[in-house]
Amino acid sequence: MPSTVSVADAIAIRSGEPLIGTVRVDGSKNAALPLIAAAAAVGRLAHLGNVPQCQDVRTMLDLLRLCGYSVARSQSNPEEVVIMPISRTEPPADLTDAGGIRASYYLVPALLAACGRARLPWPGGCPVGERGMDLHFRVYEKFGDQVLLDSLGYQVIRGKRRATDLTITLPYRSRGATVAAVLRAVIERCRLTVTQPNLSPEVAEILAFLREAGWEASADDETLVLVPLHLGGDAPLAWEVPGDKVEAVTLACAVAISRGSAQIRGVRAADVRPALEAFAWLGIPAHAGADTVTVQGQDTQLTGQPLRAIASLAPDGLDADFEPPLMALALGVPGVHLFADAINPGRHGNLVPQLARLGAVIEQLSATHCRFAGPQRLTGAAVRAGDIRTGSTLIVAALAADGTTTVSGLAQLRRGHADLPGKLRHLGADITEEAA
Ligand SMILES: CC(=O)N[C@H]1[C@@H](OP(=O)(O)OP(=O)(O)OC[C@H]2O[C@@H](n3ccc(=O)[nH]c3=O)[C@H](O)[C@@H]2O)O[C@H](CO)[C@@H](O)[C@@H]1O
Ligand SMILES: C=C(OP(=O)(O)O)C(=O)O
Repeated sequence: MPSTVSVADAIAIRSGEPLIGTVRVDGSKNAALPLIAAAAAVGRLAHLGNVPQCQDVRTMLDLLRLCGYSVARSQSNPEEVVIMPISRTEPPADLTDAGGIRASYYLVPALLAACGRARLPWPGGCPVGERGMDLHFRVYEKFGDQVLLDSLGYQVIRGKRRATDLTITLPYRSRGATVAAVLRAVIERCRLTVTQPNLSPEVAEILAFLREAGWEASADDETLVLVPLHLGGDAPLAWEVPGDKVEAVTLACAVAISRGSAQIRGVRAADVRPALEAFAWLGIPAHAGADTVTVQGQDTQLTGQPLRAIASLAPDGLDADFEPPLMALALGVPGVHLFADAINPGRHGNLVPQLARLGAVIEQLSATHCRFAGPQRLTGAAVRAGDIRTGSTLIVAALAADGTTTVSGLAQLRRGHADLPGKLRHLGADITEEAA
């Protein structure tokens, strides 16, 4: 597989032959980011494998260095990262780059452990509308911390009272706030119960990592429980970042839209189940084995059933980041389809107008809900990636659009994928780089 990371600002995609072959996904950005922060919070030497080389992960590792951690990428295998415990007791002076990623909020507990305070700019990441942090602040206040806000960012000051057993009830299943509560309990070394936790694979991965680090961690639909068990050890920890479920689903949509046939390796079946249920509903053969998704687009027998793809924080709900590539796929499929993402309320505002440039006719019922009738024939045009998933979805749509599509704004795409165009090229897609 080509490993060169494209630096062009735009790519040209010419639709054509069905995608065929075998490709391996990178490690998951959205699992790696909290795992990196968890490794820092645990305060032990940690070897993380399968760490993706996308921009947001690079930024996170750079931030960790600024926080005083020693962070090394293996020369022979750049996907292997070693994180050494902190040497700093003064808060870092400048964490401006934390404003470039959403996941910088995960660094708060590690900074509280080391310096007693964390001052960070408001998080950035995908410009997909207002995304709050009020639940994170409620979590820290529950632990007795003081939270100060200003126009530039927020500061959390560790409370003097030491908690031993806390229960936090979340009003809804925020992934970020669930991980914040868990990592805050880790540095407190206290027992924690979270009711209405987020139970996404990314949260389950943090719990599994913490079990390795000596915690008892369990979760069911209602409650997450974390109990310090054997925390005395300081042996190095080793953990593999799981394969990127969103990259896998995006590639699966690309293969299906081209009526191709491919194996997508390196992803767990359970992590992609809600998306593959949508494939089955539409009549596109795709199944997941132990670590491989197989798509047999040439055997597609469209059912004509309308797809409802509603992003959800519920256990086993449709991950918000699955919704955009499924939209590209459903545009070519008969039925009147309903799509919604109220979790990232600005996503449709980025994506739908760009799909319209390719000729898609999509009725925006609201800022977060839309409906359209398929099948629709798209035509190549110049489009722009306003966020990671808009970028990847436009590439998928382009594979079924007549002629050539140019996708610009690739810096967004590269925040979440080290080289998605390279993976598609490996399956036979005609994608070339365009000069900026
Ligand atoms: C880096 C990362 O992993 N990003 C993911 C994370 O984003 P994000 O951090 O936004 O996700 P959360 O699950 O924490 O938040 C869910 C919703 O609640 C809102 N909210 C959350 C916390 C809070 O204190 N106040 C508040 O208003 C968010 O703006 C969002 O609308 O989960 C989303 C799905 O859940 C994914 O689509 C994002 O890719
Ligand atoms: C929304 C996303 O990322 P972030 O929350 O980091 O902006 C994403 O991964 O699609």
